[in-house]
Amino acid sequence: MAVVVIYNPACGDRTADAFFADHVFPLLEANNIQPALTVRTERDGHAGQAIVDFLETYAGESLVHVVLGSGDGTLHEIINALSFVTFKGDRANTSPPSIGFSLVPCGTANALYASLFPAKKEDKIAYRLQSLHSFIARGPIQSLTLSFSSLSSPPSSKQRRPKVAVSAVVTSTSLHASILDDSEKLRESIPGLERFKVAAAQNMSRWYHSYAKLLPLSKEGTVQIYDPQSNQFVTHDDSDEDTPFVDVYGPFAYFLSTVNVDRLEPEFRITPLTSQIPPQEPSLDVIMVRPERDPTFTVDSEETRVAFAKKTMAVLMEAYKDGNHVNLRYNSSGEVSSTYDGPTVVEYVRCGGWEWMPDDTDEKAHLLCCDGTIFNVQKEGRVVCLAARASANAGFTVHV
Ligand SMILES: Nc1ncnc2c1ncn2[C@@H]1O[C@H](COP(=O)(O)OP(=O)(O)OP(=O)(O)O)[C@@H](O)[C@H]1O
Repeated sequence: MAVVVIYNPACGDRTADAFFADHVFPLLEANNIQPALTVRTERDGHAGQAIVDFLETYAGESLVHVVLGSGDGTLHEIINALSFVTFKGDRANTSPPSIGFSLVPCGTANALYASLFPAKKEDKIAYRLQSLHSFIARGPIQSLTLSFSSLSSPPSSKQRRPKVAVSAVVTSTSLHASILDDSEKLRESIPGLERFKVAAAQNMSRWYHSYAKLLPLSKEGTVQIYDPQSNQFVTHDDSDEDTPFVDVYGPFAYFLSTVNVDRLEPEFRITPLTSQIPPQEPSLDVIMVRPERDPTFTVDSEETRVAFAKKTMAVLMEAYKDGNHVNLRYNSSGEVSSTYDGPTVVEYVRCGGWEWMPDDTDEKAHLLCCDGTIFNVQKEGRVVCLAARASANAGFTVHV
């Protein structure tokens, strides 16, 4: 097996250089692990290109392990580069080999790492070396489920093939996509997690006009929805074996799906059921907030949106309390609390995929976020997002 070390000196608080010099390289050396390649990334896209070039050069390698010092974005780049690569040379016409990762969290949010290693450790260095220690000790691995988003152009356009983006963490529209879009512009001035809060405040009272369709789980055959009363997933009222698809009409305040993670930051457990009720097949955990579910909703106006922003904010704040937002419900006055028994504020769905068809006139509803990378859905276009996991001996695994 070839070991490749890739680290991004610009991610997070820019400590990857020091952490690799002080801890990662000495640990590899102490265990006689000699990397076949070491890459200190220099720009966007470098990590993905470096691993593709490596695989083309060493065509015989059928098993490659990457020690990756970064956040979720660099992992996303590698996965996307390998998902669509057309190899040249001796590897031409072959698929990428199975790639294993030891993750060394150096990014801002490190959602995947924080989800795989949720337990806090007093020793911050030891906390960051757990995946690498698991690799050294030939510990357990976890296969990554991927979420494939196809962005289709309108039927009238002559463009033939949809653009496809792969996520290993999050695929979102609405508030989360707007936050990520704005927070990237704040990266220089606010390097830490604080920039997500600033961007959230800028977008909290916006609603997004779109129509969504939820696609069934392939084994289960239906769309599942979380029922806080019984604390389990149940078949969605609008889904059965004959008509499993669920139509969902906006406006939306929030629409996000995750794979592999129950949190997007160490404390922000937006899809907590991923770990509490682990999925039995490749699937997406979807969180939706639709203001019209509020029993006091009457009309969409600027005033209503500003008032509803407090409820969206309550959802996000409860997500920081160990994912308690999934239990929030309305009372007849439209107040929200986990002690009320009205409609749930959040719709928490487990499904095989979803489609998103934004309203032409709503520009912000056309934003799509795949692991932090922002895309614009074309006018009259749509997104289809599907969960999939590679079969054995292919795809991506992480040491846990
Ligand atoms: N030398 C470099 N200079 C500037 N940007 C770089 C460099 N090397 C890589 N990048 C880019 O840095 C971006 C951010 O990396 P990454 O997403 O891993 O960290 P992060 O955003 O801080 O963490 P997270 O995604 O966990 O919030 C990536 O898009 C990557 O392409």
